[in-house]
Amino acid sequence: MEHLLYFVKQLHGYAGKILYVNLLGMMLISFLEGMGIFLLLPLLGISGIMDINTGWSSHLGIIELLNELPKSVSLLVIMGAYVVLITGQSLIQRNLSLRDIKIHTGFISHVRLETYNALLHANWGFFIKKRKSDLINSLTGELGHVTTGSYVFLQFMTSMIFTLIQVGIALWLSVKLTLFVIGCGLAVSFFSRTFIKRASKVGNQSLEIGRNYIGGITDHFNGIKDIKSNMLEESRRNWLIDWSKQFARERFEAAKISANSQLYYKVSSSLIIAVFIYASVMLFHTQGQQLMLIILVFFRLWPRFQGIQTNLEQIATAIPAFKSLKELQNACRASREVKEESRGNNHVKPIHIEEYLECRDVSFRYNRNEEVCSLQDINLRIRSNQMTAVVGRSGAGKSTLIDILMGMLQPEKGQVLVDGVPLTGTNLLSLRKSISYVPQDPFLFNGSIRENLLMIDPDATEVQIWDALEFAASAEFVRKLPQGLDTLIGDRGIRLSGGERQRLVLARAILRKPSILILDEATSSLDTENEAKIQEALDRLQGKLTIIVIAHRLSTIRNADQVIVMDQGRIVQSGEFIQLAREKDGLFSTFLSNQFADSKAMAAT
Ligand SMILES: Nc1ncnc2c1ncn2[C@@H]1O[C@H](COP(=O)(O)OP(=O)(O)OP(=O)(O)O)[C@@H](O)[C@H]1O
Repeated sequence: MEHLLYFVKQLHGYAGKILYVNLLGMMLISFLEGMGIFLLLPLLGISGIMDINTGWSSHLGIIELLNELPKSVSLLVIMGAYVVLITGQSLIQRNLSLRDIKIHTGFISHVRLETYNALLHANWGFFIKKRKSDLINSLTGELGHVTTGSYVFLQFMTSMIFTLIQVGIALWLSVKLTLFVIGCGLAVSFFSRTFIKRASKVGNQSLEIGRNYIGGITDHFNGIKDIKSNMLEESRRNWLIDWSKQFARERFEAAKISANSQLYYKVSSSLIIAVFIYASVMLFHTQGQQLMLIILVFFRLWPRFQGIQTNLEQIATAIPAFKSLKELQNACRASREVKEESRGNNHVKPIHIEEYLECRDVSFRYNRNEEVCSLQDINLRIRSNQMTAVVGRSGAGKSTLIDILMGMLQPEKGQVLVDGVPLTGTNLLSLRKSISYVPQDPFLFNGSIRENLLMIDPDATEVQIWDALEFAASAEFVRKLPQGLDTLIGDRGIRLSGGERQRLVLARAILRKPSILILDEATSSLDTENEAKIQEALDRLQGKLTIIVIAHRLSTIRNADQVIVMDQGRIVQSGEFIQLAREKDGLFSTFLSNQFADSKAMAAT
């Protein structure tokens, strides 16, 4: 309930006064509906179905007034009033429905944007702990349930208001009978609590099943090449068959709860109505027309009671989604990269490192329950406008070190400092703004080459774009493409080769005019010719910007000012290339001899 109230509060905060206007409108509709019922009273009298000139109804002013008019005129008055009432009610209803839709869609956009915003500002540590497909599911399926849930809540409020007004009218007609029916209604609701509990349980299952589906389908498309090449189609098909069975069971369970609840409600309603009419006639000796009116009122009221019950079940089904979305928002806020409210990234100015970027006694673990650290007691200085290379075996901690240096991950112990100032809040974003990072597995958006490049700098000129492409040894292949810069490169750039993708991402990184360029195995997919071109370009940049390179091929870091050798999360050697090459007992020397042996073997074949 607490989670529902959270979103209802948000709905209130979002819609403000409009929500009250809508609630007032709903009351007006209920009131007009009640008035419509009253019109039946004189109609029944005029048509001769019952005598309205005796008993309590004769004291109603409107009846007295109508009695004084000729029958044809009073009939016209009643029918005219009826048409006016229904027209007025329908106009208000139409207006309210449109307003409802506006509130509803606006509110959902608001929740979607808020969740997305929270996700955008969450730190990298948050994302590496989460399953990507769960996040996708939150922004699609769960958000859909929250949408329906909040809409149903609006309907629930309408039903409650309508019911209260109708109960008020019924109380005016007969206190005893109305209290009797309300008592019965409460008893029915009390015994139907079990349906709400079961609906909530099904809601949890449905959430889990939805997550599993998105998770499985995302895995499928991420790994489609492996699935096809390893002929895993059958196992994936079996996965979907199992999932479909689970889904069918869950849907059936949900439908069963709803059908059982309706059955229970209808049977108990008929019982109550039977007992009620019997009691009215035999025990309370209610007058004919009053009884007729009460019956009319309650025939309109009971479906509302049932509607309320259905609404409560639907809300209970949606509550796990409310809870999950709220927890996601809270988790994002707790992992917010910069604690203070950011006005967006555009106002952040890039930092200029005067002397060095430093790691002081840094240790880091991905999982605090594990004993082994991915980084252990790292002390390191990266000098401004110099080239630093990081080498080490796979799993040594090179990428983790880069993530720490970029402020993507926060050290568990120790500090990262920029010119002696600890990396926190605002200077973190400034540092990030001055970095261009080319990862191992470069990412391109589904769009044209031009769109992918302009994403980083929308104001870049044609000349700047081609300069960046030249730098990254990609101008030639882009020129050869039929549509040149406007060539569509497909999902994640699938229509390009691995090497072409790497070069484009490098061009994009350069277009940003960074003061720090970080390359994480950024030339690993390149042939020797293109790698040599990029090497030359990097050599030309040396001394003009700070370059950090993770490299397996040691030939590419010959000109580095400093080489850091990592092993099992620690820095085991550091110094100039030549100096390290001379330390015969060092790990770097082993790497060099291994690579030398490899290249000799290659040359021999
Ligand atoms: N997201 C993660 N969750 C848990 N452990 C991780 C995660 N990423 C890396 N690790 C662990 O941290 C250690 C260092 O990994 P890292 O990716 O930094 O190594 P690396 O030197 O960059 O390796 P490679 O050259 O293969 O990319 C490894 O033991 C790895 O298993």
